[in-house]
Amino acid sequence: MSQPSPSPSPIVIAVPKGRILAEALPLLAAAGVVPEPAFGDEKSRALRFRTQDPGIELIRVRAFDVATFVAHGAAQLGIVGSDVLAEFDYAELYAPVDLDIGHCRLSVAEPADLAASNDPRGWSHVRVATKYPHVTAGYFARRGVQAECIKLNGAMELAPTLGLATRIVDLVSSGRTLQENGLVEVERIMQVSARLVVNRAAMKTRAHVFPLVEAFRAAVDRARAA
Ligand SMILES: Nc1ncnc2c1ncn2[C@@H]1O[C@H](COP(=O)(O)OP(=O)(O)OP(=O)(O)O)[C@@H](O)[C@H]1O
Ligand SMILES: O=P(O)(O)OC[C@H]1O[C@H](OP(=O)(O)OP(=O)(O)O)[C@H](O)[C@@H]1O
Repeated sequence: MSQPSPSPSPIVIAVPKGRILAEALPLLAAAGVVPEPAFGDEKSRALRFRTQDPGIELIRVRAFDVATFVAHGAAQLGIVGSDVLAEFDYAELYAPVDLDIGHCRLSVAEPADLAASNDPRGWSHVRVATKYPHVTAGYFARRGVQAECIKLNGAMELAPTLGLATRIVDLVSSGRTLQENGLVEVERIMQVSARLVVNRAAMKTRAHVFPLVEAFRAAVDRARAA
């Protein structure tokens, strides 16, 4: 007698904790992915969550790690900022949908007094504190400027006043963080928004991945039209 075939392992969607999570929750719901309540509770220490669909699970990871989980196939889909995609440039990731959330920009900033007396066109070498050394080095190299990058994981704004670096490359949204730390934005490197990312192999081999991508695409279109 033949055994019933085992049910396939659930599709795993990686979602960043932190500021994108709040904007991602309504989008997930609109795409038909309704997580158990603990998922939206930042105080919960759980990392893996069920949804109303036994075939879909969510994991909550650091923003930079979303790309790593999906690129290695540990998660099949993920939500991640285009800043992170630009920094890692994983060939295994396909980013089919701009989710129109997590809008900000990646910019070069420096102390206000330096900006008043210094012209960026005269730069030949810069020392920059950033969480994005790859994007930063590439941006400056394209205009013939050598960038010495000091990798930090947060609080970049402290670097110029403490002499760690002359400038920073960081995300800017309202500009409040720069302003409160005596810095001004001098150049914009890229506009950023969150993207749906998919593991390329999973897109071909897992039947439920494509319908999920289409559900997210439709949810974004409805949100834009509203
Ligand atoms: N000020 C902002 N406005 C809008 N989106 C932002 C802003 N800052 C960051 N983001 C987006 O949210 C993502 C996560 O940023 P966030 O600052 O929450 O990460 P983090 O807290 O530094 O991450 P980690 O979990 O590694 O500490 C970024 O990759 C970017 O795409
Ligand atoms: O222009 P603003 O609206 O002030 O936003 C910019 C800030 O937002 C991000 O940090 P976040 O607050 O996410 O925390 P982090 O410092 O832990 O990365 C970024 O790194 C800036 O510090």
